[in-house]
Amino acid sequence: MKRFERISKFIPTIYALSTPAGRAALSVVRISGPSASTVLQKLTGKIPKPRLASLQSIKHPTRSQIVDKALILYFQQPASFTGEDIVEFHLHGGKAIVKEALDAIEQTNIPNLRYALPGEFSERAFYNGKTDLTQLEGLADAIDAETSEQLYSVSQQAHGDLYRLCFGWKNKLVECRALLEATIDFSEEHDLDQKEFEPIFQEILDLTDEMERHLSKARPTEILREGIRVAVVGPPNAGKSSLVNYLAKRKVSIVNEQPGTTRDAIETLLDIHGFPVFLTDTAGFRKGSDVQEIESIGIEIAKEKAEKAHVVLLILPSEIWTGKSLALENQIFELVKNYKAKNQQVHVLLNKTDLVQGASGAATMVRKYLHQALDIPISHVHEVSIKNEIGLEQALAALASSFRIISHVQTENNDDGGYGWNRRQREALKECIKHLKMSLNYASDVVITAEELKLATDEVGRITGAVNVESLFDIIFSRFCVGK
Ligand SMILES: Nc1nc2c(c(=O)[nH]1)N(C=O)[C@@H](CNc1ccc(C(=O)N[C@@H](CCC(=O)O)C(=O)O)cc1)CN2
Repeated sequence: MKRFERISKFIPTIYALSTPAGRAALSVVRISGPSASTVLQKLTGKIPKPRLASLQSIKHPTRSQIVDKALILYFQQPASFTGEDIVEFHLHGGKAIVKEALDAIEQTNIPNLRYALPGEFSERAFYNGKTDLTQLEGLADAIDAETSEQLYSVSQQAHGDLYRLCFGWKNKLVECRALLEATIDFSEEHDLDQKEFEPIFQEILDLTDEMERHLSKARPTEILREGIRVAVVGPPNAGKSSLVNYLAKRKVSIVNEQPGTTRDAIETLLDIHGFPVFLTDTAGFRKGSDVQEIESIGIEIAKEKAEKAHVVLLILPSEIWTGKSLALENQIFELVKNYKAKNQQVHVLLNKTDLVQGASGAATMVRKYLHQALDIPISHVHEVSIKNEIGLEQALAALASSFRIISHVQTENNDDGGYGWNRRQREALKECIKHLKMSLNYASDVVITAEELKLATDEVGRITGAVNVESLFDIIFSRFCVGK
């Protein structure tokens, strides 16, 4: 149906509530399409100057009552979000107001006017060349973002930097191919030698280098989209639950909580220094014949969660880290060793400093031990009293530094000009580079070079949606709400 509409130029005018339903300060109803201004004329009696806000009464066409006195915006095509005529009603956000405004639009009885499908405004923006696939993906991720780092990681996509980069590459590739084919034709007629092709090969080589540079500094966006997994581990009564409670109640906002059964791991999604963090509070690691079966199930879950975590946060109570018997907790250190092998970041909280005389001396010893035996950086070992809320802010700041490394977040210190790329985009870029290398591999046969250049161009087209976009549409637009 939608396809048919596009092809036949039978373009319906669509409308939708673009803000969440329910009581609010404001609600925005958007209309896009060839009849948008006719709807406006029927409901307010006038068409204001484009892009200039004006306060007008919206009259219901059959009841002849005023639905709302609202701010009206009119965008004349093509200078609008969709590239079509757009009318926006910035209404008071009442349930009945919105319902009646939508009803008023419907009751104008203008032909080819219907409620919009999810993502349909964005789809029109795409087909009218107002946006590309990377900007749509970036926008979808930006709208889904719940923390600041999630948001900024997709900025370059949402704001068109990635699109402009790819657009430039596409133009260069097309130029190379045109030049190559012209040179092939010319050389056949004039019997020229290979030398004529050298500048073109050089251009392809330079472009390949540039793409490889971008790929190597690409910041994968899916780590932040999915969240950083932190497993809180340690022996029973080390203070694991207290830490989770502290985080949840004071310094970080809980976005979501999924409690399991008593002995299951509890996962909490937190915002720590702008990073979305899945904190898993695991049952205490304890092994031995006296362990109840139910508890050992908890231990299994704990291990599993810890193995999948990006960061392991080991909490040790003072009994352990001040004692002479560090070896006592052998199995915990064994576990940490395993993690280290898997390239996990480990942070250690030396808890219950409030119970320890001369804590910093003991802590220094432990730091040394952890550093020498397990290669845990000195800066990853923190003295804290969770109960008295001491040292936790510094520990969180240190954790955030690890999050920054794990998620390749851009900071003032490491701004290498790298962009946020999602997996789909990176895969296409890799394929493109592969074809460019092939094109140079077959340098002896310039016809194959031209073919590989074409395939490389298609891959760049896949990134921006110029090629093979249909197969991705359902995935992309289903992520948008109605009205977007
Ligand atoms: N009220 C309102 N706020 C909104 C939107 C909207 O549609 N309506 N947006 C919707 O997502 C976002 C803004 N995005 C927009 C993108 C392009 C154009 C636009 O008019 N583009 C024209 C002119 C560009 C210009 O003047 O610089 C164009 O591309 O030709 C408008 C909004 C967020 N805020």
